[in-house]
Amino acid sequence: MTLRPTPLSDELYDYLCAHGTPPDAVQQDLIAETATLGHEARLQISPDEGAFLTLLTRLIGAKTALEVGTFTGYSALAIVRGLGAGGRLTCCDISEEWTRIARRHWAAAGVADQIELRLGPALDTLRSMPDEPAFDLAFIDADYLNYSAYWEEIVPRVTPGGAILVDNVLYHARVIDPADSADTTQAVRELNERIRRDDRVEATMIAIADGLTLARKK
Ligand SMILES: C[S@@+](CC[C@H](N)C(=O)[O-])C[C@H]1O[C@@H](n2cnc3c(N)ncnc32)[C@H](O)[C@@H]1O
Repeated sequence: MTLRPTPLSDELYDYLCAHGTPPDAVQQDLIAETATLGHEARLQISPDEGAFLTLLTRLIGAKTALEVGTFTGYSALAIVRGLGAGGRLTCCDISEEWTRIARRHWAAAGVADQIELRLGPALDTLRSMPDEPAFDLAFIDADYLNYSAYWEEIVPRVTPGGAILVDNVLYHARVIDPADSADTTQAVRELNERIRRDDRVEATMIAIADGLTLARKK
């Protein structure tokens, strides 16, 4: 039988987190402030996923990146750290309130001048950008109903050899529940199928957090 991922108990997950690079002081402050938002705090990516984003960004030598879905700025901070000095990150979000928190923490981390925040519906922002490869890495983590539309706008804007990451592709296992016909579930399924058939990329789904697709543009 094919080897299955090792199931993660709470203890094993804590062990996993304890054996990677931990969040630094600014990231810890950001996690703490985001936690005060209550239920909404669950929107933030996990520290292990953040560390993965930083490492991947650095490993592929990305200098320019794009994020759709910024919230309070944790994933953006992870990506910009991987870009290093001189790297540029464009962030798309619709919420002035949540991104105000992001801006403060980016300033504390000394990376505010590397990040351009574009407020407004991300689809409009993406469509306003030149239709040419400008980003070495893109991360999609926003409203599910637009996932496929984001994908189609982003693929042409990523450089050959660049990476496209999509968060929550397992959607808390709802993607395999035949009784689940919610719009959002169907939207995630539709993007997963689209990526599977898309010969502009090679891709794999990684069992991190709620599932992360990693695609490399050919
Ligand atoms: C899951 S959160 C992103 C979490 C973030 N990546 C992090 O690590 O903290 C999703 C974000 O998408 C934003 N969003 C939702 N619909 C949007 C839209 N149509 N255009 C732009 N942003 C949108 C929300 O405001 C929210 O901040």
